[in-house]
Amino acid sequence: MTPESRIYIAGHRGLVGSAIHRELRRLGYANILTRTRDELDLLNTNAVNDFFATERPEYVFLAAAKVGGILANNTYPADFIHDNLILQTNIIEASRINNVSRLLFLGSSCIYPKLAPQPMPESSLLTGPLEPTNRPYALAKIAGIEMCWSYNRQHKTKYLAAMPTNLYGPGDNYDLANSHVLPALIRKTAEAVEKNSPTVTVWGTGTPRRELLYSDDLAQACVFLMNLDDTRYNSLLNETDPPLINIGTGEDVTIRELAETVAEVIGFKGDLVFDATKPDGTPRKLMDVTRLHNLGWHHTTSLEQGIRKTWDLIHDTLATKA
Ligand SMILES: NC(=O)C1=CN([C@@H]2O[C@H](COP(=O)(O)OP(=O)(O)OC[C@H]3O[C@@H](n4cnc5c(N)ncnc54)[C@H](OP(=O)(O)O)[C@@H]3O)[C@@H](O)[C@H]2O)C=CC1
Ligand SMILES: C[C@H]1O[C@H](OP(=O)(O)OP(=O)(O)OC[C@H]2O[C@@H](n3cnc4c(=O)[nH]c(N)nc43)[C@H](O)[C@@H]2O)[C@@H](O)[C@@H](O)C1=O
Repeated sequence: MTPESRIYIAGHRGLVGSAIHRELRRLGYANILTRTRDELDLLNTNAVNDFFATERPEYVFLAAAKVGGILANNTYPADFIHDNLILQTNIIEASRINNVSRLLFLGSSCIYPKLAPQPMPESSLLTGPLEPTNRPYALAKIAGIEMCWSYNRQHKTKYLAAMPTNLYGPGDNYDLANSHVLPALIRKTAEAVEKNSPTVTVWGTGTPRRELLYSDDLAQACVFLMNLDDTRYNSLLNETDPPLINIGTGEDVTIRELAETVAEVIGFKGDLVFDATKPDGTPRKLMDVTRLHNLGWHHTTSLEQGIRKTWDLIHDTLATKA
């Protein structure tokens, strides 16, 4: 990308899209294209085609999606498969029609089998059954990877699929029913401190392990990938393997350890209570990040630093919601 490139961020108000937006502005890119959902509903094929034909983006970050935590995925499976299949198809096809130079499609670590070897290399794709709580979402994301790969083969496009691990940061969804674990724990713990409550309830058994990456680190990785020189970028796009790259830290913690770190950061001194009626989901999903490390990218924010940064940035807003 050059400073003048026309760069479209789909989903620029979300956790990931807003972090990519901040990173591109920090780096001085002058032609960043964004549209809110009200301005452009990505489920509307004609509207997406019109937008691409008019604005002619050269680079696309596909960070729009129907996203949610374990309960949201389990409660609204139809929305998760429907919205993701349609919006990603609309953007990928409009990118082809309008000769987008590079597109980065964001998937998720849940594309890998529930019992994949740990850490999970990119070659684990489609080697075993998926975790049932997010199978519809995962299948939509797998279809997106297959679409990037097929378009690259048939249409000679340069579409790359990045699979981030679980993410967190400012601008996350803090709704207790639909959010992911870390924003939920931050909010529950903050409310417990505020109300002087002796306990925080953590879903599931606390034994599943999760790897978490701070959203600004992810944004840096996305821009790094988009800016790879042709030789290294093309090495990720060969005909025999899906154009896939994991993004993560290569380190994970149990949900109990995560809840304890949040308690430490926020200053909660009470007890954690585990609600085993809620699903645990995948027992472990640690990314193998060898491919990314070999290209020269490493995360910089530790989990505790990231939680502290997030807490510092959001606690005032959260207090007004409590
Ligand atoms: N959060 C996480 O832990 C992880 C996320 N990812 C991936 O990263 C990407 C971004 O996720 P994240 O930022 O967390 O999600 P968010 O829910 O925070 O953001 C998604 C964005 O997509 C937009 N969007 C959704 N549907 C439409 C639509 N029909 N028309 C226009 N805009 C739409 C939303 O708009 P609006 O603001 O109006 O709702 C929002 O801005 C996704 O592909 C996800 O799979 C991968 C791994 C983990
Ligand atoms: C990013 C990823 O996110 C989802 O998969 P997930 O990792 O299972 O999601 P999660 O963050 O919601 O939960 C992680 C773990 O944490 C436990 N947990 C404890 N207490 C709370 C809690 O209060 N809220 C939530 N949500 N989880 C809690 C919870 O029971 C589980 O064991 C999918 O959308 C998937 O499709 C996807 O891509």
